[in-house]
Amino acid sequence: MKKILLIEDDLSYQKLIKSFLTKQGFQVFSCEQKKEVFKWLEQEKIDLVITDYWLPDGTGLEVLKAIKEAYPSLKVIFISNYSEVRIAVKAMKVGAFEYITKPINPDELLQTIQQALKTKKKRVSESQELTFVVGKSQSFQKIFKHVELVAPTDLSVLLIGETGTGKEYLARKIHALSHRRTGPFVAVDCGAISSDLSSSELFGHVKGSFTGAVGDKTGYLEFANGGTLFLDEIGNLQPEIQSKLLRALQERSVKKVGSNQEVPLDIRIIAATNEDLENQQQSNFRLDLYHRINEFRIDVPPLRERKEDISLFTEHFVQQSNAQFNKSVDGLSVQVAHVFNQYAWYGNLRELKNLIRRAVLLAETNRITEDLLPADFLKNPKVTDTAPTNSAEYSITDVGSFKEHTEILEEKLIKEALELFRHNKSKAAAHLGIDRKTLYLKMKKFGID
Ligand SMILES: Nc1ncnc2c1ncn2[C@@H]1O[C@H](COP(=O)(O)OP(=O)(O)OP(=O)(O)O)[C@@H](O)[C@H]1O
Repeated sequence: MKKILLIEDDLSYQKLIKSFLTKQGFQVFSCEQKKEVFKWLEQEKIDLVITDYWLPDGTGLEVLKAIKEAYPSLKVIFISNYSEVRIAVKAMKVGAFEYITKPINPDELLQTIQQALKTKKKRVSESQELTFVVGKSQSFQKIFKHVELVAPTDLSVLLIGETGTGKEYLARKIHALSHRRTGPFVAVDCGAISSDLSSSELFGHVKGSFTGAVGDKTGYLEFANGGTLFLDEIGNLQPEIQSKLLRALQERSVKKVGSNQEVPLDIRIIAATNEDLENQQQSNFRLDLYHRINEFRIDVPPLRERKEDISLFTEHFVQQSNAQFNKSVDGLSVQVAHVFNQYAWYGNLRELKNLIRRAVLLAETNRITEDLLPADFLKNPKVTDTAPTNSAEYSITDVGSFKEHTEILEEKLIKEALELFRHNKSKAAAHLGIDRKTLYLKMKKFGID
């Protein structure tokens, strides 16, 4: 029976989640405060932690950081309100497995838990097939061209972009298009490996080299031999590890902790970061290592700067969620498509994917309508622009029937015409080329006063 630790100070919420998960066959331990967490982790062999953000004596983010330091492979699911989605995004950077937003949907929670328990070592895997969507925005098209150009070479690639923009997916694509495609793709989350063990995790160790080294261990670098090593959040590497890594890359060989023997290395490095590594004052990153991994740089822009990609990725995530939940949702209502276009997407593709997954799960018809989005998302949509003032902001590629599109445009045109002619309906009707009666009927239909 899998053991879950639930950290939630709202007792009614805690009780609800606990009883639901117990019914699903989990053994659930719970606490309300940060200071109680480690007592449980030491006492029980916990398989998964679920933590709320606001706790009486601290935050879920602090809990997450402490857990990642002491138990790097323990999965943590982070709960937050939608209005705090930036915090949830930060939690992903610190190493949360996933975030879900309140109000919690039990099915979504269960799905996320099952996924977390299934993926043993989330960030380290052999190369695998993935459905890679090529965005249609100019910036993504350019990125993809660069990916195709650099993939067949052995150049080190540095991917720079906000969390959730698709850096790991791009890294996997580069690997898949390279001559190393049949070799391993090893993804290491440098933010999630503990500082004590990072040397041994990356370079391996020999038996007896330190207390606890009960056998020989192959490190990630050696594990990636013949393939690609993806170093995510590379800015988090300790200075001492940076030097060792630089040496290994220059010498093309690795020495295990406690050994003098050199193991030859044939790996390609792809690194990712969301910080400015060149700015040493800020990042504390070795410039020589920076130049070694930055043989080819790809900047991945945030989703809000390539809005043309939203509809394509939406379609993809809807299909993916349909397959996951056995649903047949075919897209967004025009209103939701419009909200999506305006939203700032600080969690980028990951946030879009999570939102869609939740909506598809809840959908009872074949459309994602506003009522399926978290209330906070609509209340505080983090609109990047003000409300649209012309039809150009609607894209014909937004999902929606012709009638829905037409109605939205009609409503906007009527409002604008009324404003233009200071609510003189005869003039507005004449301007729009319709008669007054039609204008009145349409105003009534759209609730225009
Ligand atoms: N090109 C793509 N095609 C299909 N899905 C994608 C693509 N890029 C990203 N995704 C989806 O978005 C999610 C986030 O992408 P990814 O993990 O690559 O982002 P990231 O920039 O590496 O994030 P982080 O910085 O937090 O590690 C993925 O799990 C995947 O579902």
